[in-house]
Amino acid sequence: MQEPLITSPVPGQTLTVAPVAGSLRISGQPEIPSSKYYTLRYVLAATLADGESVIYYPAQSDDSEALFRGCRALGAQLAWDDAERRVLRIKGIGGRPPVQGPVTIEVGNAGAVLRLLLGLGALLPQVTFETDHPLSLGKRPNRELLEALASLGVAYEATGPEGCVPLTLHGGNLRGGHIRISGARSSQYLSALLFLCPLLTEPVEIEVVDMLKSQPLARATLEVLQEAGIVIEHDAALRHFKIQPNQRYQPREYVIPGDYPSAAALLAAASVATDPASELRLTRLRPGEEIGEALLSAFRAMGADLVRDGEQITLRGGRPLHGIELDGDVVIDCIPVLVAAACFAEGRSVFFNIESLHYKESDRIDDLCAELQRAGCDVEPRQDAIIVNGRPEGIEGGVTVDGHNDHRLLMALAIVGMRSRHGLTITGGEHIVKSYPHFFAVLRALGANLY
Ligand SMILES: O=C(O)C1=C[C@@H](OP(=O)(O)O)[C@@H](O)[C@H](O)C1
Ligand SMILES: C=C(OP(=O)(O)O)C(=O)O
Repeated sequence: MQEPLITSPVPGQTLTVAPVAGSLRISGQPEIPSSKYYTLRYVLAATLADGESVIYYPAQSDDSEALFRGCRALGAQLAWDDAERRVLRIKGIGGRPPVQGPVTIEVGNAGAVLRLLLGLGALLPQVTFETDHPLSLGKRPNRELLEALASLGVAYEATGPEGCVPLTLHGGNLRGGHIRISGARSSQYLSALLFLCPLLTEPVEIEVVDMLKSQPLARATLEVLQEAGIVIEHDAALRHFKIQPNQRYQPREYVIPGDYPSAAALLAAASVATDPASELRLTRLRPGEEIGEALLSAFRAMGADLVRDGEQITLRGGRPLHGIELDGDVVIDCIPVLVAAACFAEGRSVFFNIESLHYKESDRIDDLCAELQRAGCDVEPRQDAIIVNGRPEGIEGGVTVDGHNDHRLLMALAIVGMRSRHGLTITGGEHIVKSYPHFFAVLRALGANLY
């Protein structure tokens, strides 16, 4: 009768990661969550389709709930086939929301859900986006996307100069034309336009005016749009896009694969275990996903003993790790847990090209480094990088650290706490529900001393 360890979003929850007697063994074969990235994209494609789509194994998290609320607000009908919520049927809106009056969507703390729905919300006469996470999502910028939508004819009122939530769009009758969009802070702005523009009645050209961040996620958007029958012409560098009007999303059956950023947290935990009998086995991790392959390469470069056999990945812990230099943009959501692993590697690690981490649920450069330093790690924040001087002997701990409203900081801090001599108390644990509500319970079942 163990489970809980925080599966509800009640504010102010604290947990403790305590040292274990003897060596730390992290072993087991946990089920991992379904992909957040593909749940979002397939559920949106199904929402826009003409007819019924079936989604197998959608992610179950706070972000998914925000997504489902948004799709219902657009007019889609969502129904579960089973009590375990493994099969979701979606009756789509055929590209045209059957909505006349104003609607409000509560987007929780889900940035990608907000941005992609901002694009599609432009099809509605009036939509307001609200968040019950004013200190996290409420501080994240949407300005570039709102300006791009304005060039299609959308009017908006937003909070502050950066276009924060709460915000309201007045859309409906959109024109086409040439859109310029920045990709420097987020790829989600571009993804939002790519979902929206095929539904317009005039052709659109999109120009990305600077260096697009998180390119694998823009490519995931293009891949899903293609599966849904949408045609988008673009160059290999993802700077120019041509989109023909009046396209139709096709209904489909979609199977959601496992989630690499969640897997990254478990792999990082097993890689810093000190007992050589540690063995973590994860399944449902599709080969060929750009982010997944880059993540495995990063662990291998650190010296982790990691083997892939089809969709199964086995990592044997209790091996020494060494520092790496990594262009972190490709695995942007995995950086906090890779930094946590690097804290126990021999030598120096440099995670560079990660400036966009300033604009996530927390400031994942400054906030993460501040908490890791408090815990006794040797980390240095830079504007676009994190530098880690590893301490294979372990760290001191014995303090309270805060998760800064950020699920990925919580995962990183829990991993670091496992290798501290005096444990760590972590506040704000409820934010884990954003992507991986069972993370702490799984980590405990694998061998960590959490309570
Ligand atoms: O498109 C997506 O699904 C996402 C894009 C990324 O954001 P940025 O493009 O802002 O880096 C990523 O961090 C986020 O978790 C999900
Ligand atoms: C940055 C993240 O999410 P989002 O941008 O969707 O809020 C994340 O899941 O790490």
